[in-house]
Amino acid sequence: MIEHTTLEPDRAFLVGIQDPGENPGQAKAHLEELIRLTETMGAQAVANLTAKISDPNPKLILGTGKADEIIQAAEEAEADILIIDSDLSPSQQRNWERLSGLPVLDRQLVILEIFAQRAQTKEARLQVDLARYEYALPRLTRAWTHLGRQRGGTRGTRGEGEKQIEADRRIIEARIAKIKQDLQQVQKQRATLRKGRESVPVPTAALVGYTNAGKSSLLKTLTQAEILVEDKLFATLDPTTRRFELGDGLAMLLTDTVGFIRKLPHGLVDAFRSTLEETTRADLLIHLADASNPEVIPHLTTTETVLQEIGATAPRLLVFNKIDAAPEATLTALQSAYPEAVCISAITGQGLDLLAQELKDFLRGRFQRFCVLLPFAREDLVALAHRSGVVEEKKYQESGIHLQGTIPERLVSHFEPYKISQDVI
Ligand SMILES: Nc1nc2c(ncn2[C@@H]2O[C@H](COP(=O)(O)OP(=O)(O)OP(=O)(O)O)[C@@H](O)[C@H]2O)c(=O)[nH]1
Ligand SMILES: [Mg+2]
Repeated sequence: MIEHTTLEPDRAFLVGIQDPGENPGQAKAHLEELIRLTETMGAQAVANLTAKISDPNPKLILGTGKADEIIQAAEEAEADILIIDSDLSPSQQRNWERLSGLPVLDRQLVILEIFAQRAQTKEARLQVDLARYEYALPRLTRAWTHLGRQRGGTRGTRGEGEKQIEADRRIIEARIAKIKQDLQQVQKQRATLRKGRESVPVPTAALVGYTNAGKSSLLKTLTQAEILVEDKLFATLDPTTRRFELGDGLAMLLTDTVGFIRKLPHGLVDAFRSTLEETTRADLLIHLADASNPEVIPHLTTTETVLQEIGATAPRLLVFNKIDAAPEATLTALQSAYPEAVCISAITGQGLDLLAQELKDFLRGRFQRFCVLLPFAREDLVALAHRSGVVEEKKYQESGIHLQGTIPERLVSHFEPYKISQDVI
């Protein structure tokens, strides 16, 4: 069996990628994220370089001049591995390896490696194995090239190598089939567990958000649970559910979930679909975002995109965390862009009373119907209604945007000036 990903604390040379349409600030933030991913994986990020994609070369994704520069810099840094912040096709990855003489990891492989190291339960291990085998399958040729090189790789062994690839492919396909079977079994057990829980009518909320937003910290603070909190990416891979007593006889089940990240490998989204099912079945999604991270807005978008991909449609409660560490100006800007959000700190406890109040309001069904005619300039209110309420009707008319649905009581004031029928607000 080919295991290409056994990683010692390697010296990694990182290649950040500035995609078309991205500014240098974004590229820098993405590079910082890649550094954190590399360190979470257990390698050392010794040097880096950011390349702009302007005239993409399909063989390497970058131009050959840039590639040479990268390889030379990696040599100077005495790097053992090269990490490229992009998804490489099997042949691109092979080309980079040939050119550099180093193992080359793309973003997907780094994330897969972290998941593999962190998976604890049987289900998470099966899911990660599935994603890894699916990643390896189209890359078998490359793996053989390595073996071939190790064995002396003469042309004479070519036929043998082809046979070897075929054999390996069959082994991997058989494993994939077996894992899928095992996963079905585990998922059945989970469904039984869930049924047991559903017979107790306790509403559920799932804590979702970008990795490192503080989801586990919040669950820990709210329920005094023993939960792993780490300043690493993907500390949590398995959903943990705890009961949260809100007072006044109200309670809800809170589920901590795996964090999201931009460009999450598709194999992982698919593999984790069942774990994330907890999210799609929740009555409420508490979307937690790290207000102290300069990339907080793109993080919100990434999380929303993944939620849509897995079909999570429950109402959202947006919560900005780490306000103790966020600059005042950022907080003001976030609050004005997202007036529905609750601002908290899971560490200092600031805002947790407000959060509890919001949850109680949600449980008590404090929603109101609205029917408004918005000026075209108030698309922000359309977005707000979509994020926090249920939009039943939206029509672009000559006189403005006609919008109708339900919204949490506390947000009604934003729509008040535009109401069109007296009795609905
Ligand atoms: N300053 C500050 N740090 C926080 C706060 N909440 C969490 N953190 C820190 O942020 C880091 C990540 O916290 P976690 O709770 O593990 O984050 P998570 O969202 O569960 O992360 P994943 O499981 O990786 O998706 C830890 O170092 C926490 O101590 C907060 O309110 N303020
Ligand atoms: Mg966590």
